[in-house]
Amino acid sequence: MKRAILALEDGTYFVGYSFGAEGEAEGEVVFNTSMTGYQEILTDPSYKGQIVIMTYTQIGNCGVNDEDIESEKVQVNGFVIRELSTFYSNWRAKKSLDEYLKENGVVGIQSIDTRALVKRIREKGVVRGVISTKEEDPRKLVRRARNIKDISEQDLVEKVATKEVYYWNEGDWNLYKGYIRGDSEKPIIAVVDFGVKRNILRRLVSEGAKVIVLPPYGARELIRKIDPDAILLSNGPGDPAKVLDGIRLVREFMEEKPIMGICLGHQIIGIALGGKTYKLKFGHHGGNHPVKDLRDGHIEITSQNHNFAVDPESLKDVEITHINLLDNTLEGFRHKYLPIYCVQYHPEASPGPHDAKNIFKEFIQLCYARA
Ligand SMILES: NC(=O)CC[C@H](N)C(=O)O
Repeated sequence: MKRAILALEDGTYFVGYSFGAEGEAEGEVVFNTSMTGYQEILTDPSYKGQIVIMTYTQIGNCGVNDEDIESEKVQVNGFVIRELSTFYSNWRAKKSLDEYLKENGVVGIQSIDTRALVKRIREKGVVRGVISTKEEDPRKLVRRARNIKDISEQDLVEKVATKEVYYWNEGDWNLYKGYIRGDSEKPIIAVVDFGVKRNILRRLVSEGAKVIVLPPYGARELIRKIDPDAILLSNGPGDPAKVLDGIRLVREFMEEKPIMGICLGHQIIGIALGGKTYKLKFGHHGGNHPVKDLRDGHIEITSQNHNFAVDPESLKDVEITHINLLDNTLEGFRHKYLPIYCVQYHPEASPGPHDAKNIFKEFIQLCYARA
């Protein structure tokens, strides 16, 4: 096995073994606490610009299949794990995780003390890091990590968003039939793609929407032309304050159409309404975040993946609908007078619990209520 090094900007480094592609990867290092779902995590475009550590100790045991994908390719910059399973077994598996990362040209490192690494990030906060299978001198890699462009200085949405307009008709996955097709004509939901996870599109189709996906650049003109019943702003990578097209779009349509936002979409809505975003110490990335719905007090266990958050104190004319019970951060709000509705967590799950999936139904009902 080939040696690999992960070096962090704070001077710490870990020596392990390479898996997946050989070479180098740079990025903001974040940890994900989900026990399952590595394929969905790898293909989530919101991770563009980031190296992901899995806290669960053995990864790769169910291989990689053709269905559990959230976009067309692996999106993480690099992947860090404790132990790669030596074999895989699942009725849907087509290949190993190692082969999948090699095919996608993504560098992985294994056999390092992920617990020590994660404890460090929890104490110090987000760090930049480099994985290399080429450079033997960790000090050089530490210096390189210090020079990586901050996530807030990069245009990551541009790297993952669609350039084309397309219709989407794949719905939820069924154990016996695979992905179900949708054939609804109404309501039409325009999804502005900042790096959309496919399960958001699938959930909308399964709740009976006709889904059209738009590139973020030029989406305003397209929405004028298509005249959809509602707009959904997707998740996506990087700093929401950089997504000026999205912020302008909300301001232009907020008095005209129902708008829903998920994760980056929620943050963009917050900024468009005059609010402020800030960076969390080490973010929320996992499948066990308890969120309280303040409207009726019930609690949902949610899937999450974000480093930025909206400051609730900075918002006016909104009702706070959801909060995170682990750290009291804002998880969702709706506008008091306009049909604007957004959540920071991932109601589409994938991976993670499906407790919050009915939010898509509520959104579609909102479209009909206005029709
Ligand atoms: N999943 C997302 O949409 C992430 C939003 C944003 N990039 C963040 O890190 O907070």
